[in-house]
Amino acid sequence: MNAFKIGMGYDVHQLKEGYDFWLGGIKLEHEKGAVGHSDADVLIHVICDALLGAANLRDIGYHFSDKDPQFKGIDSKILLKEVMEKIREAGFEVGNIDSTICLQVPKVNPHIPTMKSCLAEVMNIPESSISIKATTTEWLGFVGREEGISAYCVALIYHV
Ligand SMILES: Nc1ccn([C@@H]2O[C@H](COP(=O)(O)O)[C@@H](O)[C@H]2O)c(=O)n1
Ligand SMILES: C[C@@]1(CO)OP(=O)(O)OP(=O)(O)OC[C@H]1O
Repeated sequence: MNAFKIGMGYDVHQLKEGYDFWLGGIKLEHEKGAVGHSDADVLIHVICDALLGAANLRDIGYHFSDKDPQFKGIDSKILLKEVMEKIREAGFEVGNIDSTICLQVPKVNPHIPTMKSCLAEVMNIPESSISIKATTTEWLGFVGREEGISAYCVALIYHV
C-alpha cells in the first residue's frame, strides 16, 4: 500500500540576543532570536524534515548542508519551496501537516494565522491543510529557560 506516506520532523535552535527571530516564515519581534546557519526558522525546518521523511528523501541537512556557504543566512522559505519541488518530482502531494512549536515566550498564537497564510503560499497548498500549535514547557528545560526553541511536525503525503 504505497498511496499514503507519513513523516515526522524534530528540530532545535538556540535563542540569543542580537539575532532575528524567524518563525513560520515571518519575523517576530522579541529580544532574542534563533541561531543557525540559515535564518534558523525551526518551524519551517521541521516541516521540511517531515515532508522529506514521508517521501523517504533523507533530511534537510542532507540536501542543504550547514557547512555550505551557499546556505549561510538563507531564508528557509526558499528551502521549503525546494523541498516541495522534490516531493512533487517524486510524485507526491501534501495531504496535511500538523506541527507544534515549543517556546516559553513570546506567545505565538496571535501570529499563527499569518504563518499559515505565508506557508500555504510557499507550499502552494490550502491553509486548511496546515495546522500550527504551540506550547510552553512550563519553565522546564532549555525551552523553559528561554535558551532555545524546538518544534515537531508530522506530515501526510499521498501519491498522485
Ligand atoms: N510560545 C507559546 C506557548 C504557548 N502558546 C499558547 O498558550 C497556550 C498555553 O500554553 P501551555 O504551555 O501552558 O499549555 C497554548 O495552548 C498555546 O495556545 C502560545 O501562543 N505561544
Ligand atoms: C537549514 C540548515 C542549512 O542552512 O542550517 P541550520 O539553520 O543550522 O538548521 P538545522 O536545522 O540545524 O540544519 C539544517 C541545515 O542544513
